[in-house]
Amino acid sequence: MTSTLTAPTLTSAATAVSGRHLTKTYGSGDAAVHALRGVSVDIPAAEFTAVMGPSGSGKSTLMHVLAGLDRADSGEVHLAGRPLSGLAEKALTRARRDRLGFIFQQFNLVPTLTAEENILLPLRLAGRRADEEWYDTVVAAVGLGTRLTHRPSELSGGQQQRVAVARALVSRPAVIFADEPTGNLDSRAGAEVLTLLRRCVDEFGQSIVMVTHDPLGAAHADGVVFLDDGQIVSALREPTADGVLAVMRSISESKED
Ligand SMILES: Nc1ncnc2c1ncn2[C@@H]1O[C@H](COP(=O)(O)OP(=O)(O)OP(=O)(O)O)[C@@H](O)[C@H]1O
Repeated sequence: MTSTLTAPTLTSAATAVSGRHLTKTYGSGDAAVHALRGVSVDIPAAEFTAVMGPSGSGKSTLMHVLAGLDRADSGEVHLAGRPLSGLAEKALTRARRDRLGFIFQQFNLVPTLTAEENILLPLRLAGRRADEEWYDTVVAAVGLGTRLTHRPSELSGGQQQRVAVARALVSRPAVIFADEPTGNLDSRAGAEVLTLLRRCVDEFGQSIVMVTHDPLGAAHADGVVFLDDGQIVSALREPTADGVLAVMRSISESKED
């Protein structure tokens, strides 16, 4: 069964990325898994949005579909008002490269390149030059200072993730998608990365979407959407860790009924 459940509107602000009636099924027949069952969501521009939900609820699938890393079976995605779904593969790759930034749990830095080279790599691949003033601003924001000439193996996990944040920021993307960005960090380094993401929104007006399992992490966001079984089941504005925990608890209790 595919039902459509429209997300509660998180805010009246402009929309960075929107999904409408998104469905995605893996496998077929008895083995079919309905990862998205008609998800509609508006991710506000210049805000920090967290996506939460139990394991297997569809968070990564939704993020991948909104980011053009994967295609929905049906439904539409618009990025800054322009259609993303329906683009041919080449145009989709270009849109991802030019208009989106990514931060991954495992950092995904190129081990043979220095921090600076990693930060500038997406621009180089796109044949674009870095705006020097913006590059300096980004590097100052992530606080890597003298570490820019170091390779990833010479950096702590927290420092590597700050390189990844700088790499995502430097092209001024319409949206940065962060998939469990603190999942591989200790709590102190994780908190530093969350504070940095918060600053990117507050100081640079960057739009950020973050998938997380961590209520403390989600509490850094302006809004949280909750997925369960491929549908959006709740949303919070100005979340607290306790508020997020309460929603997560009610989702798991509803399964026990
Ligand atoms: N490539 C795939 N092939 C088959 N099933 C998949 C595939 N990717 C995801 N799924 C299934 O789709 C559902 C949603 O997966 P998804 O990874 O989006 O959930 P999630 O909320 O991100 O989970 P987690 O919190 O554990 O990372 C799950 O039941 C998962 O097993």
